Formats: sequence, structure tokens, C-alpha cells
Amino acid sequence: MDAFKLLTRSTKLKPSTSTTSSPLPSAGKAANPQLFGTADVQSNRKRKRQNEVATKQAAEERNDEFEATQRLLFGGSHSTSGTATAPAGKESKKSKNSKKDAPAKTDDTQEGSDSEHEVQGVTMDESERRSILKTHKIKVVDLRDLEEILAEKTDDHDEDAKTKKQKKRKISKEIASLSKKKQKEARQVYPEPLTTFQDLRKKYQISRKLAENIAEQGFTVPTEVQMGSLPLLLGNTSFSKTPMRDGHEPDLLAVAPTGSGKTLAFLIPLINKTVKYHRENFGQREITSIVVAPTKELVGQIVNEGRKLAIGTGVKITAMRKGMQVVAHAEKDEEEEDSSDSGSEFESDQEEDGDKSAKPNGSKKSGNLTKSDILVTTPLALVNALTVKDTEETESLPSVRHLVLDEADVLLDPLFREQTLAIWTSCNNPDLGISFYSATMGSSIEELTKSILESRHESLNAKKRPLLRLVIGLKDTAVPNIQHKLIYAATEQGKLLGLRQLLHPTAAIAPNEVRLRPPFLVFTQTITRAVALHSELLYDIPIEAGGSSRIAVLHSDLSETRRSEIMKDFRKGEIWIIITTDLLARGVDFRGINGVVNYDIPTSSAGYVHRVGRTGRAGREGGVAVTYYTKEDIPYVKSIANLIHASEKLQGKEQTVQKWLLDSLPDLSKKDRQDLKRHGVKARAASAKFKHDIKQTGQARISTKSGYDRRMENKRKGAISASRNRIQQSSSAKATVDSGDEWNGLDD
Ligand SMILES: Nc1ncnc2c1ncn2[C@@H]1O[C@H](COP(=O)(O)OP(=O)(O)OP(=O)(O)O)[C@@H](O)[C@H]1O
Repeated sequence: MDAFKLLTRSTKLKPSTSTTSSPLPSAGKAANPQLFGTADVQSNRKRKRQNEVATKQAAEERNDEFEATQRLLFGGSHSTSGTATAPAGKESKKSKNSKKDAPAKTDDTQEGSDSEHEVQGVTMDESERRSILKTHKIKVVDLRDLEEILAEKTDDHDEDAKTKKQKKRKISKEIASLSKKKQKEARQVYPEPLTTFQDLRKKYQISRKLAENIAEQGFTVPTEVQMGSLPLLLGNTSFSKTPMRDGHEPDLLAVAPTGSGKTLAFLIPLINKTVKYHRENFGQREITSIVVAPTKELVGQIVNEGRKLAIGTGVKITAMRKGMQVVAHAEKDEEEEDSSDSGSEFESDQEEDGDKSAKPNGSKKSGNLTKSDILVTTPLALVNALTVKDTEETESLPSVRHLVLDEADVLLDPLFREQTLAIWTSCNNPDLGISFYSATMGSSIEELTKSILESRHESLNAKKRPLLRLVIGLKDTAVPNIQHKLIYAATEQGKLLGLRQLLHPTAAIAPNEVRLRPPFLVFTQTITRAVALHSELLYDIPIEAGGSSRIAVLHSDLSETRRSEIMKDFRKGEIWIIITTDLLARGVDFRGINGVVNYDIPTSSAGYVHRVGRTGRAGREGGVAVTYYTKEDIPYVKSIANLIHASEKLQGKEQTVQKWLLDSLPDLSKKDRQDLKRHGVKARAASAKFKHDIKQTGQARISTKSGYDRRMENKRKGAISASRNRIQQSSSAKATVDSGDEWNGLDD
């Protein structure tokens, strides 16, 4: 059903060139999920492939000649196998032949693949790696001290203390002589990018089942963050000129645009490592990986995504729930274990996944321990589970070897920092690897990470891994494939009018104006305002289009069940518009959202990046981000205007934020910036602190009517709509079927 047609009061609207010519995100998945340089790289790859084929043919011809000569000289057959310099083409033929004779490999417990032998050795040279990384705007930097990086590049085997000291001095001298630019260059690393998902099996020997699941999900081309990070986290450590010592995989800070596939980028390595762990430890199951995310919605989503990838691998992924036990307690009995594990909507899925093979760790006291490999949690849920009631101490999780912080900047923000750091500390295995993912990451996060890694190294004698930063595109910018609209609405009433105009355009729109088709999200600053806006718009959707059931409000005061019902109905296409707070600003992936409305401005530029990033996911074009601002917002809007300006400049698009506006908007002091982040725009904050201001300005109110009038009016409209609904139920169902342009919800 075309929701927009039904919302439009005038049926005589002229189609807008700006929207009809480009496909909408809700139309389906993009042909290519990559954001940068696709055409260049494909032609590079094609050229490379052509070169490879030509070289291979030439080598085969040369080799045939060589073999013929050998036969003439020595008689009989002569094999080139075993010689290190044997031409690649011949090697490849041989492995193909041996493949025919080998017994069929069917299960995950068998290492490697036949085809891996075909590609081993066919790695990219540095210039090719650099060129692909550059075209895809993938930048990897080693964040360790330069001394450490340079020392590693110099081989120091069998050195005595004296020469070590000399070397240190030499390196310090060398660094002092380097210009800033050269020092920067020395930090750059050029890992081999993953150009196709098939290479995961061929080059990195990932689990066969996992590789099949990736293909089954329809993922064919890796996104940039996957291209850059998967090789680093799947054990190919030879990314710098010198291979990493001890084959350590790095700790990773990954900054990549919203909707660019970061979830898959961390789930694939985690699942693969768990498969390996099961293989090496006879199916023993214990929590070896933890993923921390800031909201329950995001936790549920990561678990779902992970479970689809883990089908048939024996890897169990669990969402942390209240009452779950994650560390062993001898005194609890098995009965409790069953009751705490049952009732989960996820548990039954897992059974269907065929995950019945692995047994809990029998050697340890199991109690009602959660039987899981990868635990996905919000910070508070896990900290609560780890806190010993009597002593308030936090228990440790020595089995955990991999910790992932999704939306890391918010997890390390003062809001969650204490809890996140408590989890990090409780993961006291010296081998722990940690990775951070977000679309935005301040430099303070890097500093904090470095100092914690350093102190862990000292206190736990933890392995020193390299800390790499992977950045895709321009750091801390909005996803490049969406259209931004910053609209001055002057007053609260102006915003309401503007939003209604977006919902029901009554006149033809100019080519550069936006038209927003459902499904979309509307963000407000507070729960109170979200609820008020919802009540204001509840009856704006015509009954023929489904009426009030099409619009919902979602915030953290609702029960968990209600929250997940709304999410589900939105995905199914039954709800078209969600009015929400920043609860849905991060991580949540409704793939085909057509737009985002910032009814209230976000309270930081990072907030803007994340909110608008709910559209334009996985390379989808046509997403729109509308931001209203009033005169109260003027002191705060510059950073958003700058961000939009930078994004449009980067895309080479027409600038919609005029220079005169950028120049005239005031800058915000650091203190005001922090204040805004904590409390939002004072005039519409709900906290007691600002009650006085609110009373004075009346800005926190959305409706122009009193609460009583509004309720009475809604009751009356509700009664009318319910009776109309009954009458129209059958005809409306027919209309849905009849509509040629049907919208069937979002991909899951
Ligand atoms: N290689 C791929 N090809 C096509 N689609 C992909 C690929 N990788 C991920 N996706 C899809 O892209 C969407 C966005 O992925 P994901 O939620 O991981 O983004 P993200 O980078 O974590 O975004 P955010 O910063 O908003 O959390 C998902 O629907 C996911 O299934």
C-alpha cells in the first residue's frame, strides 16, 4: 500500500522531481551496500583479474614448454610440484585435481577448504592494498607510541640488553628527526582489504557453516568497515610491513558511518572464534565473548542478527536478562537453572537452530549458570548480575576473551562509563581482546582506552596488543547518502505546522523541497514531549489509511513488552510513524526507513549523526533528514548546520545551509555544549531544574490547547474513528490488496 497516497489529502499533487526520480529506502535493498569508490575499485579489480588471468596463462604456457623440454631431456613425466617457484597456475590445477580425490568435507569441524590452496599466496601487494583502501576511504592507524611501533619494525631477536638500549636510543633519535607528516605516515598501516565474502572461507578459513549463513542472508559485497576490520580480526595479522609479533590480533577502535554494517563486522569474528574454541575444547560452552550495547532494543537486534549467522554452528548467543546468572555459584540447583532459562523468546529460536550439541562446562561448578557463548547485554543488566549483594563487589569473568563495545562512545560517556568500565575490569583474562564500534568517537575515548590498556598490562600482566583505529570516510560525519533539510520554524506552533505539512502535503512541492513518505521516525527531546506530540497527531492519519494505529510513541517509560511490540509492528509495516526520544537514536536498524524528523534538535552533533543515520542504511539512497529549529534553538544549532554543510560539500551537492547562516549562528562554549548534552534545550527540558523557565516560556508544551480539551477531543475522535473503522474494515483490506504500490513492512 502506498502510505503516502493515503496520507495526501489532495489527489492532484504534481509529482516532485526530487523524490520520484530517486528510489526510496523502503523500496528495497541497495544493489551495493558500499558507500565509497565502488566504480573505481571494480574497474581496478577487473583490470587486476585480467592481468592475473594473462599472467596465469603465460605461466602455464611457459610451464608446459618447461615440462615438454624436461620430458625430452629425461624421458617420462616430470612434476613441478614441491618446487617453491612453481607457477601459480600449475599449483592451482593440482589442487583442483586433488580435490576430486579427497573425501567430501561436510562439517564445520574440518579445517580450511580445498579452494583455500588456490588463493594462498595470491595476496595483494602493498600498492594494490593502498589503492583499494584509499578508494574506499578506509584508514587504519596504529595508536601505540611511535617508539613501540618502530621498535617492532626492527627485528630484535637474540639481542642483549646493551644493544636493546642502543636501539632504543637510535629509535628516539630517528623519531626526533622525523617531521610531523612523516611521523603520521609511520603510524599508517595497510591491511589487506576483504574484497569479497568468499575470501572469508578461502583466505581466513572461517567456519563453513558461518560462510554459508553469510551467503544465505544475501550478503555478497562487504561494506567498507567489513573490508577493513574482518581481515584484522580473523587472524591475519600481517597487515603492517612486519607481521605483528606473536601473531597478536589487535584491539580495534572502528569508526564507520551509521548503517554501514558494523554489527556483522564484529559478529563474524566472534562466531568464528567460538566455533574454533568449541573445536579445540571438545564443545565446552562458557561465556567467551561479551557484546555491550546501550539499549535493550539494540541488544535484541544484535542477538537476532547473530543468531541468523550462527545457525547450525553450535554457537549460542544470548541476550542478558534479569535473573540470569553469568558466574558460577555452587549453592544454586539445577531446577532454578531451568526456570531462569525458560520463557525467553530467543531460547526457542536457538533450539530451532539445532544448537543442542554443546554441553556446559562440566569441570566447573555450574549452578544455574547461563549456557551461552556470546552474551549480549546493556551495561547495567550485566553489572547488576555481577554485583554481589552483600559486599557490593563485582565478580570477575575470567572465561571472557573478547569484549565488544557497540556504540562505544556512549558507553564510555559519563552516562554509562562507570558500568562499562566495571564490565571491562571484571573481564580479567590477560588474553582479553577488545574492540569498539561507533559512527562517532571523540579523541577522549582513544586516550581513555590507551590508559586502561596500559594499566591492565601492568596489573594483569595482560598481553600487549596493538591498538588500531579504523576510520571509514570522514570521522564523525553523517552518512553520505541522505538528503538534509534544516528548517527554521520560529515557534513550537511553526514546527507542528511543518510536521503536519510533511504528513499531508496539500500543494505541489517545489523541486528542492522535501516530501517525506512513511515509514519514518520523529525524535523529540523528552518523553513528555514525545507523548504530547503523539497525542496531537494521533488522529491526523485518515481512517482509510489505518487511522491512529499507524502512529505510535516509543520511550523508556513503556514496558519492555510494549516496546518490543511497537518495534515488531513497525517492522511489519503496521505502524508507519514512531515518535520517540533518543532511545532509538543509536544502532537500531529499521532497514527501509524513508526519513527522520528531528522535531526537537539533537543535543550534540554526534546525536545528529546517529539520529539521521536511521535512514540511508546499507547504501540505500533517497533517505531524508528534516530538522526543525525555533528561535530558542538558535544558540545551539551551529554544530548541526556545520555538519550538514560538511556532508553536502563531501557529496558535491548543492549547499542547502547558506554561508551567511553559518557565519551568523553563534558558537557554543564548551560548558554550554556540555550543558546542552546533559539537559537539552532548557526551554523544553522536563527536569525540575528548568520548570521555572518552562512556565515562563510555555515552550515544553506542544499542543496549543489545554490538556483537558485535548483529551476530550481525542476521546470524541477515537469514538468516531472506532465506529468508522468497523464499517471500513473490509473495504480497507480490499484497498490494500488492490493497491499496486504496496508497502509490506521493513526487511528483517
Ligand atoms: N555486506 C552487507 N551487504 C548488505 N547489507 C549489509 C551488509 N552488512 C550489513 N548489512 C545490513 O546493513 C544494515 C545496517 O547494518 P548495521 O546495523 O550493522 O549498521 P551499523 O554500522 O551498526 O549502524 P549504526 O551505526 O546505526 O549502529 C543491516 O540491515 C545489515 O543487515
